Amino acid sequence: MRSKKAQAQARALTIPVPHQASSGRRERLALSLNTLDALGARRQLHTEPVKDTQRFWGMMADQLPKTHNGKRSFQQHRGSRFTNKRAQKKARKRERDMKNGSAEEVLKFDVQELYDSLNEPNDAAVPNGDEATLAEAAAEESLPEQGSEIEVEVAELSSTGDGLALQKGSKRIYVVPFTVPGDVVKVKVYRHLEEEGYTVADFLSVVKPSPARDDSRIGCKYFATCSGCQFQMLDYAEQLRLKKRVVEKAFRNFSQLPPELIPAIQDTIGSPLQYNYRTKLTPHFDGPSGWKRNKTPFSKRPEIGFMPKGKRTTLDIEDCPIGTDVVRLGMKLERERMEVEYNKYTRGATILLRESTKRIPKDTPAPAEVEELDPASTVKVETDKHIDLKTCITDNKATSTEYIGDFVFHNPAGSFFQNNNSILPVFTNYIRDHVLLPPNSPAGSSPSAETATHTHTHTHTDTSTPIITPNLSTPIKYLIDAYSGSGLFTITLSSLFESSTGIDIAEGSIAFARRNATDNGLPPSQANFIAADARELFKSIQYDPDRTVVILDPPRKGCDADFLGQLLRFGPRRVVYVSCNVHTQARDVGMLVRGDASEDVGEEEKKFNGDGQGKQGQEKGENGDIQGSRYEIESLRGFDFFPQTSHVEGVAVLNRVEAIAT
Ligand SMILES: C[S@@+](CC[C@H](N)C(=O)[O-])C[C@H]1O[C@@H](n2cnc3c(N)ncnc32)[C@H](O)[C@@H]1O
Repeated sequence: MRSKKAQAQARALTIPVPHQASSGRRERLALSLNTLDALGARRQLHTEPVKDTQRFWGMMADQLPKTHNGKRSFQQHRGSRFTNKRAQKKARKRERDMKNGSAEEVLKFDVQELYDSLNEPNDAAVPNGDEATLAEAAAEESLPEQGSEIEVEVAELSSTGDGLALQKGSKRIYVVPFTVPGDVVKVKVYRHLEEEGYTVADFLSVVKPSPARDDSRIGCKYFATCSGCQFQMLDYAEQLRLKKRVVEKAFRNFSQLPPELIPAIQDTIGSPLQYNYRTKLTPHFDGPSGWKRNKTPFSKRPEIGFMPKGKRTTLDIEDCPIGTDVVRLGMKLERERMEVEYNKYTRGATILLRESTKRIPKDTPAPAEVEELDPASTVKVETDKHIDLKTCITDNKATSTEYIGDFVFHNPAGSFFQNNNSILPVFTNYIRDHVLLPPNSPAGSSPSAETATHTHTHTHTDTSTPIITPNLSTPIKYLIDAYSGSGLFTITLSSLFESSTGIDIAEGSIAFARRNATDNGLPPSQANFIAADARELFKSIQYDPDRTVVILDPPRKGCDADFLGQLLRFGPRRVVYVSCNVHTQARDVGMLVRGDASEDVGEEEKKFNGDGQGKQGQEKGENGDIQGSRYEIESLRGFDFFPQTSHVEGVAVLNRVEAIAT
């Protein structure tokens, strides 16, 4: 009989009971880096993108099994990844669970995946298809007391940057920060999470380092206490490799696409600066104890810094080496100010530290401020062409200025702007190189080389065989910059387009986008900005979709399904999706590739017929022609905007599937 607790746990997670580990599996528990690489390799996606979409969809249609009603089912095809219905159901449940791509969701998924890989599907070992849970399986063994110190070996790295470790002879997974695969470490058991089925532990010390670890690389004395960085002990090339794997896993696990539709992930592009790169930091301090009741001010300077890992307190930090020189200087000055002004505060606050640059060309006479600059608050950076005077802004409402190559961007200091200036020229050049169709595609020439007349049609031949026939020789000449902020993409790319439109919900950012367009010499006819929710975009857009590329750069939670549905109906020729959360990006890209923005991922069968007929229930026009598009992925890769941390910025380039013929 299962206990009530075990039954509740069984309901919480559905994972086959691991039963007897084979000797092979036991070997895997003795984890070496080689073994881990092999595990990674086994899971990696090694498929080349299919260039000829017509051929691809035809091929898919041939390969897909037919359902009872004679239609070919995407889900059934997808099922070939899984050994049986139970595994399929389990995977579907996981995907459904991914809502906002939070660290908790990703960690939960990674724990389950490691658990599965250590207990390979062995149907014979699960009698009568009975299912039990990770929590239940772990409940069968006695777990160490909370607070006790144990030794564990790190088997895997979660995409959250946490090590996933095992104690010898146990199947329980311990989540241990600041560790890498192959490390044997001493940890303090913090909490057994019953429902999630894993244990959170505090890192104490390294017993035997992984070959990948070299602690002499650590550049901050607060590393392994502060929650900000995870990878300082790793070689930078290894950090980039790990981030590539994060992108791979995100698309494998959260896009709901079969491997054939996911191209091999390209290498992560590194940051020119690996320390001293953050142009914005936001240390904070908590209120005096009992501040809500007493409203009495501090009696001494509070601790100012960042959250320690796993605790809701503040770690007093006097310096953060990933900040730029002037941001670090700003941190020092703010702490000095607080030494004097602490008694003005009765509650906690976040301090803004934002770099701002005043650029002075060398071919003009140097203004007095260059001569008179105060080195106590200004950092001077000299290049061949100009002198940059850098200061640190602490007022959210002040204006910060930043240069990317020769482009200048002003921004409300407290609003969003990318935080690593050193990678921005590399990044914006990459987007510039990929925003238009590739040169070898029928329309991959520059807009000025255009000769073809636009003949975008959604032609219908018969009700069962819709054919979308765009004018393939039409070059792209319009840009939509959705979630534009203060105009980063519109402005750096505008010379490629006849007209660009940016949209952002933040009115302040749009006001600055307009100013930035003017300051960079763009007339309003070339760069237009709308302050509105992205869902309003397609109400006013007049661009021809065959000639339009859409850049998406939403916040971490990704795009909403309504907006994606509108995007599919508009059907731009190309989409470049930039994201600071590759998990929600994978979810959204999956929707674009399936041509379905409905959120109910438990109903995949209803959404897609792999026979090239479009999804069931897809909107049709008066003549029965399909009103929505779907996309194929041209390329996927990460950019390392945040070295030493586990974050990765994803860039996905997609093309509309041009013609579907059977
Ligand atoms: C990751 S930032 C990208 C900004 C810009 N592309 C850049 O790189 O500077 C996301 C932007 O989305 C905007 N945003 C958030 N929700 C939005 C919505 N529903 N509609 C339009 N914009 C939104 C935010 O104001 C923010 O500027």
